[in-house]
Amino acid sequence: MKLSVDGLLVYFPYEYIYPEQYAYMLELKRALDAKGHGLLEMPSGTGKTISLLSLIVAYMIQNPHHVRKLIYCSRTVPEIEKVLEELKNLFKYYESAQGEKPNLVGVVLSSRKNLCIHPEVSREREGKLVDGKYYITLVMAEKKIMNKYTCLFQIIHAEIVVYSYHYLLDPKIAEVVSKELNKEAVVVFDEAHNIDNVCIDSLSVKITRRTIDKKTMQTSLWSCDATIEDSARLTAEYEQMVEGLREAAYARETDAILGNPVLPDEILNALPGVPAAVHRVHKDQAADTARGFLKDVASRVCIERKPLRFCASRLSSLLRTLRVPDPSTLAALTLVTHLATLVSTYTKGFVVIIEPFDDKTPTVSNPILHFSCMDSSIAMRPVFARFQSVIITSGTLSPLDMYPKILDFNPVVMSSFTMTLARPCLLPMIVSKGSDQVAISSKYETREDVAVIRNYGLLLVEISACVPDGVVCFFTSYLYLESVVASLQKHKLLFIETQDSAETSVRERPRRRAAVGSPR
Ligand SMILES: Nc1ncnc2c1ncn2[C@@H]1O[C@H](COP(=O)(O)OP(=O)(O)OP(=O)(O)O)[C@@H](O)[C@H]1O
Repeated sequence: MKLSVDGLLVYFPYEYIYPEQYAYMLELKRALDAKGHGLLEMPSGTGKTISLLSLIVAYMIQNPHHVRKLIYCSRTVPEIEKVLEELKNLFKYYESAQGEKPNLVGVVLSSRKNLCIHPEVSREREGKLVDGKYYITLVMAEKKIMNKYTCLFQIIHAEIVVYSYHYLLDPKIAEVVSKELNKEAVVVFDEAHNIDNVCIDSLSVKITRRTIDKKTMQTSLWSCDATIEDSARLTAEYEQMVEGLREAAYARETDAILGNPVLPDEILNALPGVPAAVHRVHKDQAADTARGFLKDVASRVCIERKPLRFCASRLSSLLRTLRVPDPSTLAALTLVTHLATLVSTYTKGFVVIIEPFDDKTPTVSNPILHFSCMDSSIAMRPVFARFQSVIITSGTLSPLDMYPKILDFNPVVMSSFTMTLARPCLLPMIVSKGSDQVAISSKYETREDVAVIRNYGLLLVEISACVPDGVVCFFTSYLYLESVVASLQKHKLLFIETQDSAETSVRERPRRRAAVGSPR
């Protein structure tokens, strides 16, 4: 159907539009008109994806100078695939209604782990290993190098880019993939109820004893098998790096690139030429500020703050110069340099926690150092600052007014829509007492109560024993989910969503297959 949303002609690939979808599009259009950010909540399954795509694509076609790009970020690979399906559907509808598809180029990025077609490399479980081996294939096959740059070129020039949050929020990845994206863009963060966690994870580092183990470091350095042909190349690389930092400072001043929270202005202004290494200080369990930790490092191993800041960029520059064939062998060293750069860059919003023991072996000393980001707005700041409109949306964003505070932005629209019940849909039932008449509630104080857990468990077991298909159960937190699931009797196969999005997407596939009964 075609409809007018506040004067904008929108092609919508379904026969009917739900009232909440129309209201959602109206608010979305208001944010785009105002070139501002938005926060939109609408229940799961009400068709947010197609509402977003239809409206933004129509807006781009009719106002090409106002919005030039759509950057659609989602959390897991199945969610990204869903966006692709909806986008194809929309383009098909344009073709059938207008005789041709819209003149817009779309690029969808999945992880290399998912895209890898190499028979051996694709069998690796860990993304990091696939990345390392993929790099080797890149170095060996000239053609694939072309593919990598063609891909980056396409991301910069395509009008629609669909990829994972990490491409924008993780400074290490954003630096490579997203820094030159057009400012006149609409960025959508779909399924954004966990966005603060993604921001925090992307700026946090965990160092275990194994990471800094002498053997790990030595093995990785030997196995990287690098050769330096002549010192002239190293000198040239050094010059290039200093020049690169100067250029980066200029590009930031002129607003040409996406800002990187790991390379703030003070670093770019300093530019000293001191090589650095990182040493770690073993202590008893302690929480410290970044400032205290740096003081400790300076007094024990005599490395000051300034040279530490350049560790990450210097190591990557060195690896390039040495043409290290498989950088994944240096993952531990790279992690330590990230810690050095982060700890010396930020004095606020981060905390250093040193745990003396691993939870699994509480009697064996095995210190773990966590450099944890406590402020999700740090990773979001460059995104809000660069892009014209950033839309944060999900089925549950409550309390709604918490997000502008934790992410530190001023939305021009902030709305929550409820699902209309005009179509056949779920019939809600509210249970307030268990079969033994004990009141059941998910409120925090009663979560550990055995009677409540037992009653919830019995309710679930009874329902799953008589419902012919699957049952979806939501929990108030991951911790609560784990403790309840541990005490359940299992009548059916359980698919549990975890905080790890890669793991969730692996589990999601069989769930979908089971749900639709497809033999794929
Ligand atoms: N107006 C409509 N008429 C018929 N089907 C629709 C309509 N809008 C969306 N759908 C379909 O409903 C399904 C659910 O939509 P979708 O998954 O986009 O919802 P969502 O709000 O994004 O949910 P979630 O928050 O779980 O991602 C999709 O298969 C979609 O194609």
